[in-house]
Amino acid sequence: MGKLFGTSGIRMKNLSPKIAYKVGLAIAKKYKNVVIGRDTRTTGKLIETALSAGVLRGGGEITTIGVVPTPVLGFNARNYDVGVMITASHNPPEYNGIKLFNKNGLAFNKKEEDEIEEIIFKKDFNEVNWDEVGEIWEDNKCIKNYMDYILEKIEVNKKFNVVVDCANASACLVSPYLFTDVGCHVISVNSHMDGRFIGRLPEPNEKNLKKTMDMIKGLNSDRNSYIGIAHDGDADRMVAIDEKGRLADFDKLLAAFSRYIVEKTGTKTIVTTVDASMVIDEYLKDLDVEVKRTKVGDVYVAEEMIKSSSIFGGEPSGTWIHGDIHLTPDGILSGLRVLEMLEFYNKKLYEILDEIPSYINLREKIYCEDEKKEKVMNYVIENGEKIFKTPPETVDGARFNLPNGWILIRPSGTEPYIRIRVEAKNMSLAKDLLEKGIKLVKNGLSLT
Ligand SMILES: N[C@@H]1[C@@H](O)[C@H](O)[C@@H](COP(=O)(O)O)O[C@@H]1O
Ligand SMILES: [Mg+2]
Repeated sequence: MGKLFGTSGIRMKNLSPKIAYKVGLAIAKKYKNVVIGRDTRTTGKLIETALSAGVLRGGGEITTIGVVPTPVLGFNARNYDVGVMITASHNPPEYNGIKLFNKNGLAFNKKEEDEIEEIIFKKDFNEVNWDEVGEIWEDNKCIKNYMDYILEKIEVNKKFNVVVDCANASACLVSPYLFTDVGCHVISVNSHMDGRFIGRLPEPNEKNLKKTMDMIKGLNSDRNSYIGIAHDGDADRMVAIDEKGRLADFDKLLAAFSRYIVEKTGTKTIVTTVDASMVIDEYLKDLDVEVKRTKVGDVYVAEEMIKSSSIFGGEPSGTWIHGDIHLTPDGILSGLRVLEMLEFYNKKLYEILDEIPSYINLREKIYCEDEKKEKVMNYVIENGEKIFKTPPETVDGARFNLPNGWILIRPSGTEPYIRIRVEAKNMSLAKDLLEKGIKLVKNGLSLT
């Protein structure tokens, strides 16, 4: 077995129940009381059952909370020794995954994941006898506990019109209700649960959200009143659609929201990842705040937030963490907070976004099997300097910083791709960087 954990826990096509069983055994070796939630995928019960069998065989006790968004699992993990979320987040339906949370609602860091991995690889399991096997308890109150808590913390006075797109996923159980409870007029779409994600694929991108964007354009043909909030398959992410029916640029939205948080709370540090736009630094430059950057992945963001006492950290993927509430990325809370921001500035979303400067942003992903990623990246790191005429920064993958732009080439930790992200102040530089980046990766791939 190769390495199990990636950017966001274990994630695989046709994830095998055998792996889940071993993860369960390994968890029980270290933790006693385990809470388990899952997303809507067709394999959710299969994986949960296998993992639960492992936990019980290993001597643990289980509380199952059924189908929930990841933030609900993370929020409730505080009452247990460990939280297990069975989800493949934004990946297509044939994937599933296992993401672990500690009792602070913080995703497992590399060290914690390595401990589990080591137990699995060394087969260092405990197996209990019939008279020591624990129970599986059910708790149906977790969603309510979460919603009550969030409602106490959110204050929206204006009556917003919101289209909530739940991706046929577990957000269906929470998002439309919470937006209604804070006083919004809600139209929910893709809001019946379906493990095949029949309405749209779970990644909240331009292609998958086209119908929802068109719907908002139609609703707003005479007045710009509806905005859209869309989630991924486990609702730890949120993207917004502005009143003109455009998918809000991920980096601009992050920049706008970061500015709002600094202005509202006075926080001295905002955390983001190495793949985020330079627009964030520029848009906050007149404020007394430092922008810190980490490797891609919500756990790195959360850890840096703790280290630098920051209350907000976000990634351009739409994975945002609101540290004053909890440390699990939360797309539902992020959507509600976007409304608080609109109320604070008393502006439309498109007005706020249109004030933020734009650079040229290009993104590409090149298919690369997981086993080949390391070799390709070594090739990129060794050969990139000649091509980009500057040594790479290697916080995550290889980032080459030039005077008027940058290129980041990194292996996705959740999908079989090498991601390339380019940002530049003019199109010709952007295209040139992207072309060179693609060639470099393809050359690396041809040698594997
Ligand atoms: N929770 C994580 C995010 O933190 C991360 O940004 C995203 C993309 O990761 P990658 O680019 O490694 O596929 O995956 C998950 O959604
Ligand atoms: Mg997710």
